[in-house]
This record gives sequence, structure tokens and C-alpha cells, in this order.
Amino acid sequence: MKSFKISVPASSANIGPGFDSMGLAVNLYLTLEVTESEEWEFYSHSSPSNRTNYKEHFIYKIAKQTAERHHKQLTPCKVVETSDIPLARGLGSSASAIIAGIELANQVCDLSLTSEAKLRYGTEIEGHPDNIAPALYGGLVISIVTEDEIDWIQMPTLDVDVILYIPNVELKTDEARNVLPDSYSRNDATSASGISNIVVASLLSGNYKLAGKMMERDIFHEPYRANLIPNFNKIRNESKKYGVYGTVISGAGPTMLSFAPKGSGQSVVEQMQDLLGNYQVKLLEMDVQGLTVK
Ligand SMILES: Nc1ncnc2c1ncn2[C@@H]1O[C@H](COP(=O)(O)OP(=O)(O)OP(=O)(O)O)[C@@H](O)[C@H]1O
Ligand SMILES: N[C@@H](CCO)C(=O)O
Repeated sequence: MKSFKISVPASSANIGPGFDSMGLAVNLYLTLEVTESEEWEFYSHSSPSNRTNYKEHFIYKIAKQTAERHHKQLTPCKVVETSDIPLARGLGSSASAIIAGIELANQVCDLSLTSEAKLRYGTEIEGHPDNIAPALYGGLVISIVTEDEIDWIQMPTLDVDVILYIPNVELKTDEARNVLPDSYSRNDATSASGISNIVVASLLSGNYKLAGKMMERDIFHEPYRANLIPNFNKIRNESKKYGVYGTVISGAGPTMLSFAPKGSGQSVVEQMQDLLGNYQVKLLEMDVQGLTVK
């Protein structure tokens, strides 16, 4: 009888100007403990003690459509979901759930899906690869969807501390995408692209001071979203006082993310937690593994 554990990391997309094309996996996880069974039992992280109606669960629906896409039938399982990824906070909870659902079908139906197939399918469901790719591969991943394929590259680990400022309010990605313009002037587009290029180049060369400065110069989405993010200016300005390199919206928000000099993160967390009482201010690590199945 099959029994396995699926683990998928959270991810922070965009990193400022890497809009829809950059994402960083961090060490918050969604896990599924799965055992084949006589009938479906689904215990979700939001109600661990009660069996939920599995047919209504987002992850089951993803698994079912993945199996059907390969003309297979899911066999019943007992699934216990745990997660420390808050929903609709800009930490890729939907991407982690999508990857978990695809992998559930992959394991239960022996689909032997390649990681490229999981990336393609997950991106098709999510709509963009910048959370799906780091959730799948780990690390900081730059990815782009062209007509018929997804090209991606995983960057070496970053020698920075990662700090997240997680408020107790939700912001749905759809809502945060609806405030964006349909097009940009050539001047804005070329400036935004240049800024993004400098961020990537400075991260690759370890010039985190320059990376932080340019991360805060996004033109693609932050100017339109800042007013949806509680304490946007306060978090960006105050964290700078404690020595962070730069602070940006995590994904579509409302969480914000700072890169800080290695070893300075804990003191930034303590200072900022005092300022942001009802937030979860966390010092996190990059996840470099992505999806794992044990
Ligand atoms: N583990 C889960 N179980 C069930 N539904 C989930 C789960 N994770 C995400 N979802 C669904 O995805 C929605 C959140 O997706 P949304 O794209 O709005 O935010 P996010 O993915 O958390 O943040 P971002 O995309 O900005 O990184 C939830 O409201 C829920 O409908
Ligand atoms: N790139 C996406 C990330 C959230 O899923 C956005 O900012 O809307």
C-alpha cells in the first residue's frame, strides 16, 4: 500500500521589478501525508481534526484534473494536509497547493511526470511561473513563458538574510492584478526592464547594496499596488534604518520582504516586530530543494 509525504515550499514572487518572472522559495511548507485507503479522507490544514469534503478541496481538484489529463483515475487515499504558508498573503500558497496537487496525482497514478511537465502544467493553472518555478525547484528562479515553452534559470543561493512582514489581512492576487495597467509607455517599459536587469546582475555578482536599491525602483506593479499594502512606506522606510538592503512587496502582497546583510536579520526582526505589533515578522531561510517526496 502506497504511503508518502509531499512537501512544497512557499515562495515570494517578483522581488520588486522581476514582475511575473522572479521568485524565491523560502522555508515555510505545505505538506501532504498520503496513504492509499479504502475511501477518500481529506484532513485540511484549516480544520485538521475534521474530515473535509475532499471533492471540494482545491488540492484534490488539482490532483483529479491532473489524473484525468492523463486518462487515469485517482485511487482513494487518506490525505493529511499541514501548512505554515498563510493564504492570500503573497507567499505563493496557491502555487504550493497546485504543485502538491499535481504531485499527488503523479504519485497515486504513477504518471512519471517530468519536472518540466509539472512546471508547464502548474504554470498553466496558476497563470504565471514566478511562484510555481521556485516551489518546484527551490532557490531564486527566473522564468519566462514564451509561445510554446517555459525557459527558466535557478540562481545560486543568496548570501543575505530574508525577512518577511506578514500582516493578518488577505489580499487576493486577482484583486492586486486588477489594479495594474494594461500597457506601459516605451520609456516606462525600457526603464523597468533596465532596473530588473540591474537587480539580477547585482544579485548574481553579490552586490546586494545595489540590488536592494534597485529592487525598490520597480515600475511594473508596486506604484499601482502600494496603496493596497498596509504600512507600505512605514515598513520600507523603517527597515532601512535597521540596515536592510531593500524592501519590496512579496508577490501580490500584502506581505513585504527585505533582504538584509547576513547575520543582521534577527535584530531587524526584533525592531520591526516592536513597530508592527499585529504582524508576523519572520527571519526565513531560502529553500533550495523545492518539491520533495519521501
Ligand atoms: N493549501 C490550500 N488549500 C486550499 N486552497 C488553497 C490552498 N492554498 C491556496 N489556496 C487557494 O488559493 C488562494 C490564495 O491564492 P492567491 O493567489 O490569491 O494568493 P497567494 O498564492 O497566497 O499569494 P501570491 O500568489 O501573491 O504569492 C486561497 O484563497 C485559496 O482559494
Ligand atoms: N507575479 C504575481 C505574483 C503573485 O502570484 C503578481 O505579482 O501578481
